[in-house]
Order: sequence, then structure tokens, then C-alpha cells
Amino acid sequence: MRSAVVLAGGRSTRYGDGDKALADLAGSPMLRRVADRLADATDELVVNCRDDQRDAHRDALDGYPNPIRVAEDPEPDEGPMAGIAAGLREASGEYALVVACDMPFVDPAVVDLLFDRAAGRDAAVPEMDDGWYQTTQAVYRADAMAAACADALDRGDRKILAPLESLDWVAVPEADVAAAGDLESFENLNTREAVAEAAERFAPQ
Ligand SMILES: Nc1nc2c(ncn2[C@@H]2O[C@H](COP(=O)(O)OP(=O)(O)OP(=O)(O)O)[C@@H](O)[C@H]2O)c(=O)[nH]1
Repeated sequence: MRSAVVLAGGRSTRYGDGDKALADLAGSPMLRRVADRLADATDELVVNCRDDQRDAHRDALDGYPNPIRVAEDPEPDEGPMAGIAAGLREASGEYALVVACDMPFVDPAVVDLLFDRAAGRDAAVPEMDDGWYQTTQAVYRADAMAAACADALDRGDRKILAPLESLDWVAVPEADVAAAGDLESFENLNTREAVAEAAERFAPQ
């Protein structure tokens, strides 16, 4: 049982007015593009968002083939780490992929690699050649990471790697990701211009 948690509780300030999770990408909302990429690679979808986003996000996912759960932030605007914790608490699988709602090119082959590498550990996190860890496209043992995020938030430590300090995790080198799939998996779209450019790369509906 593989869960997927899509983080969608942000305010999309760089996108401007509107929720970038609902940005139109050649006929589908970005959240739906992400979800569709995960449909075969995972068994359930958890959408993490605020209460005021819930109905629109459900509508965007109408007809999705896997079970959907919504994990609301207990407090809005507490940042991605709080979103990860809320989403993972709602996941029913032992392991869950966490992915941001603005990564519509997430590659199922990369997802498979991350689940494989996480097996028996608490997390598998891609490590880019420039030293960046892709914590918002990584696989976690759901209960361990949710607890570690809660601890880090309690300590007031918002560093994105803070929850990993107490976990048994493995970095997945960029070269391994590139060998298994496509590095565009990590591309994230923050502005209307980026969404418009990406829309051209999807086949017309
Ligand atoms: N639950 C939750 N998720 C968040 C929060 N802030 C960001 N995220 C999510 O984390 C992911 C990465 O964050 P950003 O790309 O910075 O998204 P954002 O904060 O909506 O966008 P900007 O305001 O332009 O930075 C996105 O999927 C967001 O939905 C938050 O306060 N709560």
C-alpha cells in the first residue's frame, strides 16, 4: 500500500491572485496533473490543504481512480513542514510519497525509485548535485516523519532538513534519479509565466 500526499496548502504568492494548485495546465488543474501522474504508482491520494480550498480541490479531482482523503492543516500558514505532518497523519500506507502540488512533471519512475530506496528506512530524499535536498518530492515512513515534523515544529526549528535529523534516512543521488527517470520530475511552477510555458509541453486535450 503506497500513499501519495500532495502538499497544496500554500498561499501561491508568487503566482498572484488565485490558487496555483488550480492553475490551468492545458485543460487540467495543476493539482489534477500531479495526481494523474501518481495514479498508477500509488494506491491512495491525500490532499493537504486549508479548509477554504477543500471543495475546489475535491472538484479538481472528480473521477480520480484511487481513494482520496483530505488532510486539512490544523492551523493554516504554518509552512510546508506542518503540511507534510498533516498529510502523513492521514496516510494509510506505511510509506508515502510527499509531493508539492506545483510539480506537474513528477515522474512515476522516480516515484518507484524513491519507494524502493525508502524500504526498511524512514525516508528516501533526492539529493541534487548542487546540494539541494528535494524534501517536497520524497518518500517517508509516514508515522516516523509525521512525528519528527511535529517535534521540529515544537522546537521551533523550521529548517527543511530538521525532521530528518532524528530519522534513519537515505539520500538518493541526482545521478540515480536521472538513470531511473526524468529530472524534470522536480521542476516546480511558481508563477503564471512558468505555468503558461509548461502548459505548452502538455499535449492539447
Ligand atoms: N499545508 C501547507 N502547505 C504549504 C504551506 N506553504 C507552502 N506549502 C506547500 O508547500 C509547497 C512548496 O511551497 P511553495 O512553492 O513556496 O508554495 P507557496 O507557499 O504556495 O507559494 P509562494 O507563496 O509563491 O512561495 C507547495 O506545494 C505549497 O502548497 C503552508 O503554510 N501550509
